[in-house]
Amino acid sequence: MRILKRPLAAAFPFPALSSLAASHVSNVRDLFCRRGYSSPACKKTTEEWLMDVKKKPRIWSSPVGDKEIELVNRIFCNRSLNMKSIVAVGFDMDYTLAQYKPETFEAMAYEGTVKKLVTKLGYPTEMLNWRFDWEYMVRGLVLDKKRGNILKMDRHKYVKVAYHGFKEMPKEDKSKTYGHTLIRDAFDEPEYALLDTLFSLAEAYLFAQLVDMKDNYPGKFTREIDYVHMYKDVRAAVDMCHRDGTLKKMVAQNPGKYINEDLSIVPMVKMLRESGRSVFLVTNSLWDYTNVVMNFLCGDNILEAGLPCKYDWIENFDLVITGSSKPGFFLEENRANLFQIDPESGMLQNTDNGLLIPRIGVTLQEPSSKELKGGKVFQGGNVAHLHKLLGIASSSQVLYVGDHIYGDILRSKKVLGWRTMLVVPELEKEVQLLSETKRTRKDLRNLRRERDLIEDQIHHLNLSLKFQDFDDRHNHKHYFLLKELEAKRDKVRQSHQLAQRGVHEKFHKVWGQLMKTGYQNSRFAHQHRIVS
Ligand SMILES: Nc1nc2c(ncn2[C@@H]2O[C@H](COP(=O)(O)O)[C@@H](O)[C@H]2O)c(=O)[nH]1
Ligand SMILES: [Mg+2]
Repeated sequence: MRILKRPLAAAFPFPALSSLAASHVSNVRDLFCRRGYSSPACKKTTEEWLMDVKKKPRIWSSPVGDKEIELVNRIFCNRSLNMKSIVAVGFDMDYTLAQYKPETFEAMAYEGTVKKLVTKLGYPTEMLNWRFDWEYMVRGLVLDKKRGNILKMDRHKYVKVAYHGFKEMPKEDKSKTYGHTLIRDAFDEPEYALLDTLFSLAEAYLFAQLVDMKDNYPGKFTREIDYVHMYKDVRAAVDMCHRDGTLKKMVAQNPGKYINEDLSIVPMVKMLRESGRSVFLVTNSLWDYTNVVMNFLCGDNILEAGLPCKYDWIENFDLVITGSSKPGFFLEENRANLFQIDPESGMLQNTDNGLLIPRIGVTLQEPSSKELKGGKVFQGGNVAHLHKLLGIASSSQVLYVGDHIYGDILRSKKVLGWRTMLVVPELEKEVQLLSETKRTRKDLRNLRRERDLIEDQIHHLNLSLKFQDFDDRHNHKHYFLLKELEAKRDKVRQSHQLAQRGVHEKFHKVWGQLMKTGYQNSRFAHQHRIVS
């Protein structure tokens, strides 16, 4: 499934209101209680909510009139999900709610990484003049750290496209290196690195540039260094850019330069809450940065130096967990402490399962509305804390939307049983091109069928020649026919290959269609199919 940078809310399906389940209404009542309403107020507010919900037209839940939802705005499902059973909807932040602009954000990560490699790790200074092509690398590729290769494989892990640095590997080299292993290589860490997040596109590009430099100008390096160490250095430098504020400071100064504005987030979150569901945020980003990004996306408050910070955006959420350390967060046995954050000072306070532990000598007052607001923002903890704070009885009542197949989806779904939704912004272009190339792809299928048919005929003819006792005249005729068919097959095969390459190049000049490798589903598509 995927969500676009703009109409995130476009196709959230809601149950028909006439069929609002009693359990759903009771969940809503519980939610109002947790929001601090007294018992009679809870009952009254729930009744009002029910009346209101019945009156309101449901925006986004279905197309207006007979107008279809545009192809690029649709949500795709690998399995069905009955929204009636969902009581809480959670969001990851980075590359989920916040769609970064790779041309500025990833370019900044690239430049920061190069600077660190040159100034801290002694890499050649001329790297400072290198340029980053943010469209070159795509998710789903695999880096072979030892050999300096970048691979695209199909769902069976057959390597179909292979580059050494930026040089396409000749077919023979590719098959010699990856083609003949009986027990298929796992192509996993630590020998390989998977480009499974948009954050890793810059480092992959830099790795390819370094491979090229090492091959062509080995003398440029002041020390003997292999591809594995190059990758390690690049990874460490990228990591440092994320940790030391290189990137976050710049985003905080001008979020609009690095993040796509998305005016549909607030209405979507409001709609979800009005439908009685809790809405939460679980992000690996820490509080200060989360506040910058969420203010940009959900408030009209860009945090300018010297101006007081605003925290209105928090009111759109029932719970905010920052610094969550996903995927570890999803393990119930994870014993990470849950700290409450004071939004204004950013100070962490100890909690006992989310309930503030007063410091010695401090008596806790009845929470004021301000404190209630503050009491929704936490750091760390684990999924059990989240379930408790939101009153979730069963994991299957949670829908979580994220962008990272391993960080956000795999454990939350497989181990925990949350329902999951994966944001794949690349699909916007992919489905558009699929629709534009419909005819060519049909021609391609016909060519493939024609090729298969000829191959069948060749096969039968070969069998006849081998096992049937023909006279010389017949043998000669069959032999002649065989040669004719083989020539025809080669021609069709070549046309098919050319046409297939042509279609793939429309998607991406080097790596082709994201969800396919040749005729098969790509490994990326396959992973999505299994887990999202
Ligand atoms: N230390 C590192 N942090 C990284 C790296 N790549 C991304 N990130 C940071 O992770 C969070 C993602 O947050 P989420 O909302 O998607 O959970 C964000 O703060 C990134 O800056 C890395 O290589 N090293
Ligand atoms: Mg993310």
